[in-house]
Amino acid sequence: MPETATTSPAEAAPAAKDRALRLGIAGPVGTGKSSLIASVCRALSEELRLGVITNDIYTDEDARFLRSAGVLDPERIRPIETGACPHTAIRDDVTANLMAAEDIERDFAPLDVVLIESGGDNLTATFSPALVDAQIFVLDVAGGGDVARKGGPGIGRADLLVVNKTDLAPHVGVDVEQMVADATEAREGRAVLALSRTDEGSVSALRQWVLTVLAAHRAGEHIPQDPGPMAPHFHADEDHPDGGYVHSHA
Ligand SMILES: Nc1nc2c(ncn2[C@@H]2O[C@H](COP(=O)(O)OP(=O)(O)OP(=O)(O)O)[C@@H](O)[C@H]2O)c(=O)[nH]1
Repeated sequence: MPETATTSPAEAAPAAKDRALRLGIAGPVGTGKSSLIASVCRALSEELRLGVITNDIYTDEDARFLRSAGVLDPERIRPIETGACPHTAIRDDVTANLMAAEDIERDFAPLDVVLIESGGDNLTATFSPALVDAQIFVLDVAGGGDVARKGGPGIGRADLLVVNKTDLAPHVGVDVEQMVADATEAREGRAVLALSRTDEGSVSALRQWVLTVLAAHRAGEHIPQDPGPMAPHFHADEDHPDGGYVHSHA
């Protein structure tokens, strides 16, 4: 009998470790996702080959901001208009983002990291592991010191939680150390980084985190995590002796 060559789609596609690390950046509106991407590009564009994909509902505003910031060749920054809640593009139907990631990786091959920014959404919009290898969830101090302990899948299970704009903390009456401690507890010890674009040490810690995840990705040691369904989260309740209670869905 003649031998037939059979190549499954899994065999045909490059192993994840042989393509760029796809890093998702999610978080509520205005917490500083685009600015964080700009900081990563400034810190790493000389040593790594980077690409960026932005998701906005009806505009290409985030891509225009990053292009005008001059942090990367404008061609390496590609916008997607999701036309619906960003949740659809980053979690429920990743087709547009996957195609954009494959396109940019092919056009600028080889790339080291593709940063994918979600449109700002509430606490539930977290990336699917079908799209990204790792994800950062961004909160900011101006959203209130108690947001971190409210939980949700991004806060609970993203690879890194960033508490951003710490330079504003004194002006909005937030205790950064307490917010980081609450976040660390909500995340059962997973990584939390207090960040401000004005604090070089914190940007350098972010840079180091990206390099560490990239090294693990290349070594085939990084396993994408699914933030999955709702993590245990806090409900405020005035009648409760603790002011509320932690709740999880089966
Ligand atoms: N003080 C301070 N402001 C910051 C910092 N990072 C970002 N901002 C400001 O916060 C605002 C929102 O930042 P963006 O980076 O546009 O936030 P975003 O999360 O991408 O916003 P959306 O895409 O609209 O959800 C802008 O006015 C930024 O200049 C920071 O570290 N400190």
